[in-house]
Amino acid sequence: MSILIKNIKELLQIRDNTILKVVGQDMKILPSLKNAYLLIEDDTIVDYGKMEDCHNIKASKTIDATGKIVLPTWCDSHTHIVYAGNREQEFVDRINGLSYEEIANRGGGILNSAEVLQNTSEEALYQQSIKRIEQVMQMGTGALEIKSGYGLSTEAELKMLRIIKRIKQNFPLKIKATFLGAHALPKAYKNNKRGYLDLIIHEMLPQIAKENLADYVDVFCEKGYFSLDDTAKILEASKAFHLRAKIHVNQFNAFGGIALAVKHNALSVDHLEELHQEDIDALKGSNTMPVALPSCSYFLSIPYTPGRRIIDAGLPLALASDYNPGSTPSGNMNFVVSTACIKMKLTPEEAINAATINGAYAMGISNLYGSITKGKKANIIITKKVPSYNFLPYAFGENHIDQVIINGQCL
Ligand SMILES: N=CN[C@@H](CCC(=O)O)C(=O)O
Ligand SMILES: [Zn+2]
Repeated sequence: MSILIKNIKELLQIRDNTILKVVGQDMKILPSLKNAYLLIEDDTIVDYGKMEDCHNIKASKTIDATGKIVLPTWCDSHTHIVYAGNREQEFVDRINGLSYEEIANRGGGILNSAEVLQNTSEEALYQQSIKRIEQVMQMGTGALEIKSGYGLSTEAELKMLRIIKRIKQNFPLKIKATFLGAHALPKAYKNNKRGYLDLIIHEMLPQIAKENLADYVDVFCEKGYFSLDDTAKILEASKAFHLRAKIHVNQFNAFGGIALAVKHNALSVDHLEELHQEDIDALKGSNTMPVALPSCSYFLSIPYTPGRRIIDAGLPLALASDYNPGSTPSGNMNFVVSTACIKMKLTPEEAINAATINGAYAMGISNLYGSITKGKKANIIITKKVPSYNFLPYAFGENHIDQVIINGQCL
């Protein structure tokens, strides 16, 4: 099966296959081709170029993209999309004056979601989760990282990870699974942190590795959750199972978690709403991708990650949704890109780079995803007719997507 997309007003993010991430000043550049065509063969991008060079190309299906922009699908490198129920009551509690921290201290928050998930059958959890998967694909997400972390017992963490595996098998989008057993201290271990760390290290990790259920490991490194020392223990133990780290860090407090993550060669450090100069310095020269989650800042009314400072310091930046029931009940990457422009002062070029190629890097898949490159997977967004690509983040909250192609399949 081949698809020819022709008369493309502008084809964005064309790269050769040696570029795995875009860094600092280069993020301002979004290579593109006006009046272009794109050719897909099965699940792969095989050719693209100027319309004037599009001679005698035969395809089983032709799409006319006159007036439309074509770009790679979003690469959302940080989600908790597998969850049960919702936390709309906590949303109302916050409107009425309680803080996210106060709600968590009362046993709400992550522990609330864990209790609901433990009492939800595997099938019901799968059904709830795939509704969200279908939604985000329609909104242009073609690659997604999904974390466990609402189980907090061996059985329930495994349940979440098996569901992620089932999603991997049944949907065309690319999925990476991250084990986040250290998301919160479960009630049963309230006064026994050491016991829970032992459970993670000696029971959960070996079982997950045995069943090959995770690609990465995560820890919520934060005051009141897991300390630097706890985080180091888990990262150390994960090495034996070849699980690279993607860490929740600097969401509410900055206390050295980024330097620790970099020391352990983490693939990404995520959140960074609180950021000190030492954190920026620690990231310089590393292979660790800083990831901003602007929808979380929007929903919780906490500071936005200083993306401008990060990029201006010569670092790369990725954008992700953080889709979860507590701090970000939305997986809309179009909103993420808009919000990064509006609130973090990223240019549209920077935001699109951050949500495509750099998002792919933060999942370890930028060799095959995140740009229009011959040989990469055919994950494509075709927009409606728009004046230019600036219009996409500018006219926020509007659906600009006409069609999505994932792994060569038209949705
Ligand atoms: N901060 C930790 N984890 C999630 C929120 C978890 C929750 O509130 O359920 C986050 O990334 O924002
Ligand atoms: Zn998160």
